[in-house]
Amino acid sequence: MSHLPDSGLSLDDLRTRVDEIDARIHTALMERAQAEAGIQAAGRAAGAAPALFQPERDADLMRQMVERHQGDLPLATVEHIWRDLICACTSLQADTAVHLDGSADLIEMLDLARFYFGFSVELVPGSDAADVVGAVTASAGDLGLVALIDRAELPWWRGLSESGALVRARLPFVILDERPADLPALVLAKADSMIDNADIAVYDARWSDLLPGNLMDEGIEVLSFFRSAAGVDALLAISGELTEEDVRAACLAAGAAPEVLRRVGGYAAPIDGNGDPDDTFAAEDEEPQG
Ligand SMILES: O=C(O)C(=O)C[C@]1(C(=O)O)C=C[C@@H](O)C=C1
Repeated sequence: MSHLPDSGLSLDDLRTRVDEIDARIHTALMERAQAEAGIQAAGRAAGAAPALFQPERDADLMRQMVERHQGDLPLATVEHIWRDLICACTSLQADTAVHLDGSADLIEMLDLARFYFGFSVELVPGSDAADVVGAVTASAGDLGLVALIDRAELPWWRGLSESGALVRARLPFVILDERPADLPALVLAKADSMIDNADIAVYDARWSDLLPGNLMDEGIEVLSFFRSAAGVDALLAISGELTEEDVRAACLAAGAAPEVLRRVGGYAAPIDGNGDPDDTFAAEDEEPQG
């Protein structure tokens, strides 16, 4: 058997090595599933419902992964394996469906849903974003996936509320120059106690006037907006450290006096997977004019 140039090992030796690594990975996966079942059992013993989706914890796991990652293996491959693993483990504890925004491109939406929620979770097509909000609100603990488009066809975020569905994550979470499943989207879930910890807060804001072009100068990103004869509905993202009064003041400084300003969720700041893991995502597009 000839020796392969790079490693100095024979093909048989290399295959033996791969077999050993696979066995270690498999053992580690089974151990992880047991540890995860332990977490869920401890939660139940403390009176908590099985936690199937914990965006802040998920974000923490992904940040650690980005920091650890090196070598040629695409980071997105590792991210996807972990997402599938987490969702497969949590699906053992309870059935959680993900409701999909049917107004988005179907292939892109399916790619995104399978990338982040794996193949253990049931996907339920909805007709549009408002339908997804209704389905999540009516469910016991389902998630919703809504495509983020600059100019929305309807102000679907009006249906979000503290007693129903809220924005809980923004996807893609790891920003990479070239990545699969890159449809910009929001994950909706029922409200829980961790909502106030999010890095970025999301607000439903309404003006009877135009949407000012300089909101970004005040640190406000317009995630999506809807124009009608009555004015503008905007879904805004801003630092989670600010109070509602601070957010109102920032809107006023940009030249907008919101008639409605409601907190409708939050999310962990996406990570830049191309460079410094501490860098967070900054919106690169120009502010839309209302
Ligand atoms: O850390 C927890 O609290 C867990 O429930 C574990 C776990 C995981 O599998 O890593 C499960 C689901 C959450 O989305 C995040 C973390």
